[in-house]
Amino acid sequence: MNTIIQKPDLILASQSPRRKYLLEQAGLTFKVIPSCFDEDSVKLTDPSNYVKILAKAKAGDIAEKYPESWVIGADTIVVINNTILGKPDSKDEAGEMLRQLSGQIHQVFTGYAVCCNALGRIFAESIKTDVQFKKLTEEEIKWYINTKEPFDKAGAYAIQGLGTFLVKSINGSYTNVVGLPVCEIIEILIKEEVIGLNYEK
Ligand SMILES: Cc1cn([C@H]2C[C@H](O)[C@@H](COP(=O)(O)OP(=O)(O)OP(=O)(O)O)O2)c(=O)[nH]c1=O
Repeated sequence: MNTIIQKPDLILASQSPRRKYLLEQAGLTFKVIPSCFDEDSVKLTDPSNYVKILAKAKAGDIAEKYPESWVIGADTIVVINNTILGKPDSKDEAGEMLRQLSGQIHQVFTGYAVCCNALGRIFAESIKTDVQFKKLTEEEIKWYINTKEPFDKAGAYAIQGLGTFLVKSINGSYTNVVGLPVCEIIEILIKEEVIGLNYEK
C-alpha cells in the first residue's frame, strides 16, 4: 500500500476542528495542542501580514514547549472593502456580516506557520482566496444564522458546511478558505523531510 512516512512529531497548534480534519484528510498523523496566544494583543496591520503574525505567534507558543517537534499554526480572516471580519459574537453581528458579503466578492486570508525550534527552522506565509457570494435574501440570512453555523467562523460562514449554498465561485485555494492551505503545508513538510511518500513496489 502507498503510505506517508512521518519521522518527527508533528503538532497542530489549533483548536479548529476544520484544520484537524484537513490534515487528517491529507493522511497526516499529528497531535492537537491548541495555543493560548491572545489574538487581541496583536495590532491590526494589513490583512496578509496580520494573519502571518498571528500564525507565527500561535505556532511559536507551542514550539517553545515542544522544541523537538514540528508545529503548525494558522489564522483565517475575511476581508471586504478593507474591513476585516472575524468571528461574529451575536446573531446581529452575523447578520451584518452576511449582508455585507451578499452579492459581493471578498477575500479570505489564511496565514500559516510551520516551525521546529530545535532545528531553528520556520516558514510563514499568507495566502489569499477570492470568494464570490450569491445575493442573499433576508430569509436565507435568517435561516442560516439559525443553523448556528456562523458562530465560530471568520466572516460568519463555512464554505465546507451548510454555507456552501452561499458561494457562487472561488478563485484560489479552497482549503485556504476552510482554514489551512494544505498544498503549501505539505510541500514544506516534504521539503524538510518531516514526511515522505512511501510507494509499494
Ligand atoms: C471563511 C471560513 C472560515 N472558517 C473558520 C476557520 C477557522 O477555524 C475560523 C477562523 O478562526 P481562527 O481564529 O483562524 O481559528 P480558530 O480560533 O478557529 O482556531 P485557532 O486559533 O486555535 O487555530 O473560521 C471555516 O471553517 N470556513 C470558512 O468558510
